[in-house]
Amino acid sequence: MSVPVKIAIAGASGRMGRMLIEAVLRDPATELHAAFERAGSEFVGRDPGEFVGQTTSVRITSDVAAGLQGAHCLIDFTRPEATLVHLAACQAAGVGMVIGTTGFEDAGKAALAAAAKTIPVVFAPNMSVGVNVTFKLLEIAAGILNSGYDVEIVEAHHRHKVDAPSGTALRMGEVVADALGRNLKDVAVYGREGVTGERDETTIGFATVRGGDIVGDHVVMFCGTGERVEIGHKASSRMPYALGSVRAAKFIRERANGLFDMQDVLGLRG
Ligand SMILES: NC(=O)C1=CN([C@@H]2O[C@H](COP(=O)(O)OP(=O)(O)OC[C@H]3O[C@@H](n4cnc5c(N)ncnc54)[C@H](O)[C@@H]3O)[C@@H](O)[C@H]2O)C=CC1
Ligand SMILES: O=C(O)C1=N[C@H](C(=O)O)C[C@H](O)C1
Repeated sequence: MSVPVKIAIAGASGRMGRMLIEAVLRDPATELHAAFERAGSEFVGRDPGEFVGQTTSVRITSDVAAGLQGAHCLIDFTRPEATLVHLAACQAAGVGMVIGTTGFEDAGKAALAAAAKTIPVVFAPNMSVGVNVTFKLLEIAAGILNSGYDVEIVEAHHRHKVDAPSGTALRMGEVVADALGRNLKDVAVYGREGVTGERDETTIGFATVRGGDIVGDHVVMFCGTGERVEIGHKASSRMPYALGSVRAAKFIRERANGLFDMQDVLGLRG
């Protein structure tokens, strides 16, 4: 039997961190190698298995450099500023990264690309198979509905989400804009208020809903005259994000370096 993929998890007590701990512990091909939380967190020193009713020999730590020793991969769902600190530690330790954190500025994304020259990195705003298939459906739809259809993207998430629009909605915008030969940075409209004037047909609009415990809903509308096509995805659990991340961790174990996303992991590229 081959050696299990040794996975470290950053943001271990977060909504995604707990889900990842469950996914890693229940997969016989993976091993929970380390679990990280920020210094001062009430969870430092505790067994991450507690989140899923299990006992493990791992203890949550804020010492990322020490915890990465011997790991194959760090899965990070935290905040951009934390991910970039973890990225530097992974580079120093020669450990690959699976990054699900959203809300990066361009400079942060450039730092990820630079690090991927020396370590393998999977960076994707959504790790679920369903959302990644939805990206492909959007590419096909936009290529066909390329004239006479206004594109609007609506996303809804829980009350705790800190970035908007979601990383997934932005990627959906990029996929559609690319298929239409437009640059999202030039055509995106983020919310509307007051006397906005009539809609410019080249724009791609975004609307954001935040409330309760909504896990993640996305819909892209292609609004024509007398008809509307809607392509979307609704998550009712975070487990698909965790399972996709574990799949990505197995994928990067086979690679020395490079920047990948879930389209690469799932073989959907091209
Ligand atoms: N790519 C994907 O498939 C998905 C991405 N996400 C993204 O993952 C990120 C986390 O989401 P949630 O788990 O819901 O958030 P959360 O708030 O529940 O968890 C964040 C975790 O990061 C830790 N953290 C925050 N700042 C830190 C710092 N400076 N140093 C060390 N640790 C720090 C927190 O202590 C916490 O454990 C968000 O950016 C979200 O958009 C969420 C779900 C799916
Ligand atoms: O914060 C979340 O919860 C989610 N974030 C990701 C995003 O910003 O797209 C993915 C998913 O929608 C859940």
